Amino acid sequence: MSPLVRAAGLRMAYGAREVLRGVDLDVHRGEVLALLGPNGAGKSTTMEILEGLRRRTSGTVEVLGRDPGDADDAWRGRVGVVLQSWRDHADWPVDALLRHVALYHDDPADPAELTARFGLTDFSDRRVRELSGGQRRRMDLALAVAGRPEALFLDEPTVGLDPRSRRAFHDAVRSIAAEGVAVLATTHDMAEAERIADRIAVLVAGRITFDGPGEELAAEHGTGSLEDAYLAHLDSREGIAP
Ligand SMILES: Nc1ncnc2c1ncn2[C@@H]1O[C@H](COP(=O)(O)OP(=O)(O)OP(=O)(O)O)[C@@H](O)[C@H]1O
Repeated sequence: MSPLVRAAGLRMAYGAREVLRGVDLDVHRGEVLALLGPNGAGKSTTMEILEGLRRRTSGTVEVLGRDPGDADDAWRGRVGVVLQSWRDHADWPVDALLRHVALYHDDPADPAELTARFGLTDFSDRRVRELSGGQRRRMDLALAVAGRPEALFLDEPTVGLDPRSRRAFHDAVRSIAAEGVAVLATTHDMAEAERIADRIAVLVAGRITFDGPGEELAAEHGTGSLEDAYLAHLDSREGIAP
């Protein structure tokens, strides 16, 4: 089965600074891939290129069979995105915004179902700017899946969420994947990666230095915890030319 999300030899430079030096990754239908890497490794840059929000320097990128760089509105409707920060629609009530967004999709999810699924029922007439950070994140996810996407990109989606909301968010991501969606999520939270991801990919110095199940990374470094294994992996890569 061909992957729904694929990057091969992806390179990206901001001016003279080369950030991505040949990134290879793929995400299949129904799979959650967690993209890990230190601050500044290029995770958001990778995500933005896959989302069609940023142009790459070179390499192959395919999402749902299209190059995101020249994709159209129909393609956008099949891709869900939760950005790191997004501050639009501050004056819209949650429910009205979900119903409005549904109008732009051919086969939208039921806004009332989304409100219930993401624990927004109690806040549905509240304006977006009146939501707490965690409530806002849940609304972001509801908006991202409003069009029943086939690929979903989550950039550090649970920063600032309390433990219960975080758990609910993880369960929601798993259930979205179980419906056949390919999910790519960045995170610095190893417990989160363990909980949601089928596979992890580690981005260091512009390349993927590990790609496989978390247990494999742990086994490679003889450690029980993913966090210890991840840190040992990063240590083993230190000194590799950035
Ligand atoms: N618009 C830009 N112009 C120039 N350099 C940029 C730009 N955006 C990001 N960078 C640089 O590219 C590198 C990768 O940034 P990116 O945001 O992709 O990293 P990240 O892995 O998502 O980091 P974090 O974990 O801190 O969110 C960093 O060195 C950053 O300073």
